[in-house]
Amino acid sequence: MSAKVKTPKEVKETPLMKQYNEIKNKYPDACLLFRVGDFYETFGEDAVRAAGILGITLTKRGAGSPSETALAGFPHHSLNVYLPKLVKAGLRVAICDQLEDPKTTKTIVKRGVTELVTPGVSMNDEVLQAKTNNFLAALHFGKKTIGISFLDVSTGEFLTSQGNEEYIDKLLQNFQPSEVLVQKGTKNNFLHHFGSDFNLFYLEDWIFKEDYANESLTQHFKTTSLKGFGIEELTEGIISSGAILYYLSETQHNKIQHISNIQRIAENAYVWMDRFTIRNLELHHSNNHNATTLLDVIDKTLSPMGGRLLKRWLALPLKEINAINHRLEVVDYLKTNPETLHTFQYQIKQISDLERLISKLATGKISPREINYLKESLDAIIPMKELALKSKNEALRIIGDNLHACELLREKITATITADAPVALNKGNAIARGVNEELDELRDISQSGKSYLEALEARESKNTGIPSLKVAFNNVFGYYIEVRNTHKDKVPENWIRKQTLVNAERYITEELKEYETKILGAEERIYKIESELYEKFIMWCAQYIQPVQLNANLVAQLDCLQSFTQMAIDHNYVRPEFKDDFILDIKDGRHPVIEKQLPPGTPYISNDVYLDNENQQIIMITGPNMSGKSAILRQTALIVLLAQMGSFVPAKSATMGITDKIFTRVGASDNISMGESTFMVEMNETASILNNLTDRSLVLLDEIGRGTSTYDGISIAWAIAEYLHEHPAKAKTLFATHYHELNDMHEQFHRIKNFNVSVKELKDTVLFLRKLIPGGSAHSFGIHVAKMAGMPQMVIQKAQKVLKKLEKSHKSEGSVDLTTNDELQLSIFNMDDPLLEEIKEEILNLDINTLTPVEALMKLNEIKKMVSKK
Ligand SMILES: Nc1ncnc2c1ncn2[C@@H]1O[C@H](COP(=O)(O)OP(=O)(O)OP(=O)(O)O)[C@@H](O)[C@H]1O
Repeated sequence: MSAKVKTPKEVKETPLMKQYNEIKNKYPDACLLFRVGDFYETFGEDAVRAAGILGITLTKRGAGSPSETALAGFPHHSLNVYLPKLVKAGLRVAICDQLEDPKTTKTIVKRGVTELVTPGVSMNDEVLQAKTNNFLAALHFGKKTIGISFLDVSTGEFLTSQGNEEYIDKLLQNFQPSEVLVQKGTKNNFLHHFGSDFNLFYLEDWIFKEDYANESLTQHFKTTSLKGFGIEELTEGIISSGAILYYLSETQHNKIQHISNIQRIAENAYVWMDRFTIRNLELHHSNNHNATTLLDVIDKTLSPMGGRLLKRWLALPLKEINAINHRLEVVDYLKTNPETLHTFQYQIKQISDLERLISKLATGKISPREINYLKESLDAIIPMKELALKSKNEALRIIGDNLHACELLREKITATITADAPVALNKGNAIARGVNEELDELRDISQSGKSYLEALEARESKNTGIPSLKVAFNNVFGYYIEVRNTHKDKVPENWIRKQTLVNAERYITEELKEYETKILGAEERIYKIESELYEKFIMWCAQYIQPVQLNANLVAQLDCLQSFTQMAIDHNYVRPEFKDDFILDIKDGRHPVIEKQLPPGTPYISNDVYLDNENQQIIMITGPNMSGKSAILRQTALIVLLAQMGSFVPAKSATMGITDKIFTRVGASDNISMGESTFMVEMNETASILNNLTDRSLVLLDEIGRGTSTYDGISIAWAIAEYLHEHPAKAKTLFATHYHELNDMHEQFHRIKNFNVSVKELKDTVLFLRKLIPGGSAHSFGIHVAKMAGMPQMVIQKAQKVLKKLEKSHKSEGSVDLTTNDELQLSIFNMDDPLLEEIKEEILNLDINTLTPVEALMKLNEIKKMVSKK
């Protein structure tokens, strides 16, 4: 063949690809969906990725030519199906639309990116989960503190705070942002402190400047300062908030008037829980995906905003008695007034996601049908408002008073939008009759069209004597009359032939042409008028953004409170009583999650727990594995948490002073292969508790020290318990351990009390009674448990023999009494060994004045290692 092969230089970019490349260059890190006609196309690497994720066909454009490129696309109306898949796969997606009507331009259609959807910035229902906020976070490392902001663009919530690394870590755990914006220069800093589990996006350093942030925020909120929001002192928080606004404009989110407020996360108003505690207690998240969390059990909310608020309440339990009592009083009231409860529940079920609907309205993305949902939801609020106002409960009456009836908005929606409005505006029939005269007339014309055509068909059929004559429409030449070949000769002369088929001919007439212009013109005009009216109406509605947001929040609160009430009714929870003291007194407490998971017929054994700062500050709980020690520890924390959320609790009674911090630590699992590093981690985690104790803290230590050898473990556990006892805060502590040696502590430290989870020892086995009773345990039960777990008989027998032998030899050596330190010291220093010198050296080099208790423990551990190595 003589065809000349083009060299790359000669390959001419088509105008379309030129436009594509220009836009793509502006969004190099996003997958660009490029609208061409009725399709969204992706090219090159984007196409390869998109085809893989979406399972759509990957083809080639210009196959065989030097400009060959991969291509994959999907119909534009499937955007809602495909977009979430791309975003959930972690891609940033730039949606590039046609910015002008292709019919009206002769050259190439203007195109531009209309939205950049990222995991943290999305309004799309398919990307979002109903009961979960979708937060974008931004973080700024200041000189002393770290600033953080969270924004859920789908609900308009904007929050900020600042604090040390531990605090920021806790917030990141609680808010679980889908995307975190970090200053480029502090990338390593972030990874070092907060790990690599987050979806990070790096922004240029210049964006994180105070002046820039202040200006963007005041401009956005149309205020002169940030004083009104109570955040003007939070320099780092403000800087991170500025970065969030910057990112919104970068991602083409410019209609954001629903972000009407920025709130400070008031760190002092809520119970402090660090990340280990949040994780250990499995509040709303579990490492084991199948595990049931506390949230799964207590969530009886009926609306998406209620579900989201419950999560927030769970993450941020209150510390102020009055605020807690307000919630408890409402629950109490609803529990004793079932009719009110049922009405609330019924009404809440009628309410759609008000918060997200109003955000969609603000961003201009609300559909006519959704406007109707908005109205129906607002209608459903009216009976709730009336009922709340009538109630005998003050907190409820305040809610009732604050609920906004939005009367004019509801009226206007009914008058403006048709009752059966379509999902898409271009489907027509969105604007009600009576709004616009011209629109109504045009609709009459267009609607009379069908009968007009039928009449024309009948008339022409009669005039010409052609019985099978048919009027129809196609896209090529509009309306036509079709005549079968058998009647061809009866066609009047003035008809114009347009198309010949095998069996028929198609004609147009003057009358049909005129009619067509009128009809098609009417439809186009109807669409134009409807769009204009709709846009104007949405703009008018925007004045209701704040009242609707307020309603959404109040409905969410009522929803959480009805959820607490339902929980209390279904599972026999009681109202906790708060006192201004330091006592925690739970009678017949239960574990809210475990009690629901036991097989039918197995009762959950309830337990009393009493702690105070005077006589019973630390409870040392011993008992074999699987006896229920952890359950007692956790249920105590969960009862306190539920109570301070304002919920009733699983117990016969619960009286308590406010708890301000909850710490839990669980010893590394028995997996010895995890070795020393696990032990170090455990010690570091424990150290952070010891440095933050208050007299209102609740500390739960579960098998601390078990990641190391027995004697190390006992020493560490002992020293920590001693420290907690001697610390002036006198923090209330539950200490679960299988080291029965720790039972000796109570003799020396009078606020430590021994308890054990009772078991009944039968001939070769133990029966778990699961009752917490006063007194220590005499020995460990590991072997019994192994037996229960199905260990082969031979192994058990051997173990029993070894144990007996060990116990004997231990006795003959004289057991080490841990209450008298002299003997322990003697056993080290009596050794006639060069090791002695080495140890002496170590000790002499210690600077006791700068040593923290935990460092001392570590040192002790090191010395022990030296001895045991020997
Ligand atoms: N009070 C109770 N009533 C009924 N069942 C219980 C109770 N407490 C615990 N259980 C059951 O026993 C199992 C073991 O309890 P838990 O984990 O608290 O034991 P443990 O003593 O902490 O054991 P380990 O030392 O192995 O961690 C629980 O998963 C639960 O099924």
